[in-house]
Amino acid sequence: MDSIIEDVQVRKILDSRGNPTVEVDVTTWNGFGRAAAPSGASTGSREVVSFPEGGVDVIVSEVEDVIASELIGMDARDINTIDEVLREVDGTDNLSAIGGNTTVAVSLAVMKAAAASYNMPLYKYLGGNLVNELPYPLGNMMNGGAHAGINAPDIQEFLVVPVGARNVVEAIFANASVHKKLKELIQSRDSNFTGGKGDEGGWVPNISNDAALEIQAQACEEVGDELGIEIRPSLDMAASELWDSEKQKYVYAQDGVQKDTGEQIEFVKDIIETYNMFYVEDPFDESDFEGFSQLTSKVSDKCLVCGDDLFVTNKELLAKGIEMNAANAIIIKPNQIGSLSETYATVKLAKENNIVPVVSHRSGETTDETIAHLAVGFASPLIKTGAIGGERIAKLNELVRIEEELLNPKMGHF
Ligand SMILES: C=C(OP(=O)(O)O)C(=O)O
Ligand SMILES: [Mg+2]
Repeated sequence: MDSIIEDVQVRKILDSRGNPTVEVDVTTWNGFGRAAAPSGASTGSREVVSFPEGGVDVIVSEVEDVIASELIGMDARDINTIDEVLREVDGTDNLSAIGGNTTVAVSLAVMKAAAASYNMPLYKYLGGNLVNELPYPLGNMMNGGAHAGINAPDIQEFLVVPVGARNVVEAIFANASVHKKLKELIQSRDSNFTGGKGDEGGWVPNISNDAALEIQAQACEEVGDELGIEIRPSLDMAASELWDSEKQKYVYAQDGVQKDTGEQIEFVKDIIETYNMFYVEDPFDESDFEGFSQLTSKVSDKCLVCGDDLFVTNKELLAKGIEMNAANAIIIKPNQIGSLSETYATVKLAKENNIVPVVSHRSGETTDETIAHLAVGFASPLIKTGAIGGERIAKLNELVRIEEELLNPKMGHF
């Protein structure tokens, strides 16, 4: 009774790029849940479609009533059935009729309303009373590629993980310190640097990929020494954005070089070894399971090789990756697959096969904090959600609050 859905409301709100997105309110007899959907810029081609033709306005004017009339009277706890109903309302495989951003925002708002109906925070409702592990933040320091402007490095994201941090507060301030240190290091190499930032709050320097890798490592070392904790560099190469299918080459425009798959494998392996990378995401094109597999077999003992565009949070693609030993980590972005229950199914399959799930933001975000709860509830040892900026710290500061609530909080394990 407490969790029977009484109302569903959809509104158009701004995302961090100034684009429209949806926010959904779900009201139950005894609770309330609100969730908003983010948007990608370097999206995987096998993601569900974010919005139908006509965009968010069509959702508000035409779809809201249809969803509300289906969901009112249902029990918000029954998320599997609710997600199936949303898929039936859409009627397409890729959710192109009402949009995966619509279904995911409804799905997450429903689950938050279910939790609130029983006075529970979402992380506890999902993970149970014994949940006590917090994720290490994978913080965005410098941006290139599709998240930055011209003259930026080709590599999309230069990230760091404070692997030696003893708690979330120490971890997020360590990342913020590295971010500050990098501003100084960029200024020392580029006197014209104006302090410009990319979509996720990382600096956008006008320097080569090599120079960016060098100062990333330097900043980790210097701040790590100052704070007395180990901080490791990491990357999201978003290599689908670099892959030229006609040339069959990865094109590094900033450096003026091109690499075939064999050269890319050696290049990435060399970066991992030279810089002691903790984590490398999407080092190959989204269709190249074989390239992933070759790299993973060479470096999986020392580095997480993570699939984002490769898996798009899709259980079937992950199953293929597991069979081919393509990766030892997977990015989890609920709006790539369109619902909480399907997201959970992918996380479960990953964990059963020792694949590290990394709950992640998108480059276009809102101040919605839900992924902080998903990371804790799913016991994901890493969360990728930026280091600074309002829409990024919304998640990080929520982790601080969650840490405070837990009885014996611990950092996650790999
Ligand atoms: C967060 C990312 O970017 P986007 O949201 O643009 O896919 C990413 O590629 O990991
Ligand atoms: Mg990525």
